[in-house]
Amino acid sequence: MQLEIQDIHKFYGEGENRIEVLKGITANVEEGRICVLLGPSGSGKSTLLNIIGGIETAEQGYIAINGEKIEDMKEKQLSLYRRNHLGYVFQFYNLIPNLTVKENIEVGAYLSKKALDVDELLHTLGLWEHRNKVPNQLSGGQQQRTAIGRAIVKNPDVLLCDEPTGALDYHTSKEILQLIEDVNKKYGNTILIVTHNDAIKYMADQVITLRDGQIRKNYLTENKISAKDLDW
Ligand SMILES: Nc1ncnc2c1ncn2[C@@H]1O[C@H](COP(=O)(O)OP(=O)(O)OP(=O)(O)O)[C@@H](O)[C@H]1O
Repeated sequence: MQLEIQDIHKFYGEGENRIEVLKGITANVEEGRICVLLGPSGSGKSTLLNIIGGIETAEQGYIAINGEKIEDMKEKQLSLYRRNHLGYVFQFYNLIPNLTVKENIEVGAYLSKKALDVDELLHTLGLWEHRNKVPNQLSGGQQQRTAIGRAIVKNPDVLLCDEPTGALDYHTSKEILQLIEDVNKKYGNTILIVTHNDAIKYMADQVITLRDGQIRKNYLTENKISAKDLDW
């Protein structure tokens, strides 16, 4: 699975207030890579992730997974594309409050043809003993583990993570990054992580830096380190 981002332009607002927030973004991410997307606030990181995720549309350019272009898709195909190819992890978890950990993860498996075994995944996530709790009985890190479980259970080709550690303390952030790394090793999903935290680039295979809606740098790392050895 290859993710192709081709000449993406995105505008917000109307008339005089119309601004171009993505000004021709082109990049490729090869299968199985961890790619970190960095850049200052307002540089367009989340917008790009949402366009890759089929949540927002671009005025120009296209996203393709294995040569299949999102811009050509009608609403029904788009929801199939999201269902078959994508998992999403957000900063604030977005779990369903009255469902247990296990049920929240099962929601992610719903309708998937290649879902992972939920019990095995609960063990991988370190959530087995918490499986019958509801989200407000969990710590932030446990809630984010659950959210990762919900995104990964359908074994998506691409896992999109928008500030996955943004609401977590240092140690919990490192645990979550290790989990993302473990998932990448175990299941081989391509992973895109949007973050403000510059240190996270050291665990990446590829780093893309945005500034003011344009790519400033796009490079493959040579000596990536394990998430457990990150420091900031
Ligand atoms: N729905 C919207 N309507 C109008 N402008 C928007 C909208 N969403 C984002 N923007 C603008 O687009 C630009 C890029 O926003 P985006 O959220 O993609 O940046 P970001 O790099 O993810 O920032 P942050 O790190 O603060 O989350 C910003 O100038 C923002 O104000």
